[in-house]
Amino acid sequence: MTAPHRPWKPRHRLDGPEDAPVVVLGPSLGTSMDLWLPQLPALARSWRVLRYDLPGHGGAPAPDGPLTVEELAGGITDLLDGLGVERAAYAGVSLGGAVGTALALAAPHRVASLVLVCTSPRFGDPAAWRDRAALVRREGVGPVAGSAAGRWFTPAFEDAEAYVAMLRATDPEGYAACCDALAGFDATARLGGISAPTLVIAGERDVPTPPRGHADRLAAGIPDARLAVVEGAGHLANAERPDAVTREITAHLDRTWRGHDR
Ligand SMILES: O=C(O)CCC(=O)CC(=O)O
Repeated sequence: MTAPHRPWKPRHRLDGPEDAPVVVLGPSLGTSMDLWLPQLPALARSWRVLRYDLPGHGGAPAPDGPLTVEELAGGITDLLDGLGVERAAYAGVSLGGAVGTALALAAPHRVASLVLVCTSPRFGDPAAWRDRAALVRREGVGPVAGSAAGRWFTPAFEDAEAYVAMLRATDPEGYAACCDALAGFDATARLGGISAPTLVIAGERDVPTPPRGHADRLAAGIPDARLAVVEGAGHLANAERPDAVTREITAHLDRTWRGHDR
């Protein structure tokens, strides 16, 4: 049975000059919009930065059941409509990147430029995500939070706990519903339909979505996409190697989205 479509109203925050072109930033499973704090000062100098929280994440209300990535992308379209934004750039980490992929496919005219960070057209075995959703619905986020640092970062990263704290604060139903969304997501055969100029950023040492089999598939499937592999970065590459990721994103946005076609 497919889940009924439920309108989803993302909790959001705007920073940067009011009249600047808009850049939407999507967070990953188990993190809040604060995942993007390392990039915020640089981006908010030139762009109107629109960050959002996934359902049940960052204190946002939890959903009342499973979600799809397409439903999450629909919420971003509604959010842009509500703010009167016709066209925006979009950058997202992992699940946030999948939302950007779905948005670029469903509403190509809304996405001026796309940055996909440590993400994938398909996040591995759907059964593993369904199992994780069931575990969290049964036992809460504790078991997945306990092992998150090892999945998200290399052992050398010293600030892991600040990010794991976001997961510990996540509502279990919100986390589980986002696992359901990852389980059901497979854009592999549709990547050729993305028309936005796309930068794919991979973490060299990303464990959940390694460059091979994930970022390389995005870059091969999306017309004219460019792949940048960030050395020494794990899954949350924008947190672990903030300067390198900020440089890549701002260079791509500078080249592709100054708002001239707003
Ligand atoms: O927490 C993990 O195991 C990684 C989850 C994942 O790949 C999706 C995401 O980070 O949004």
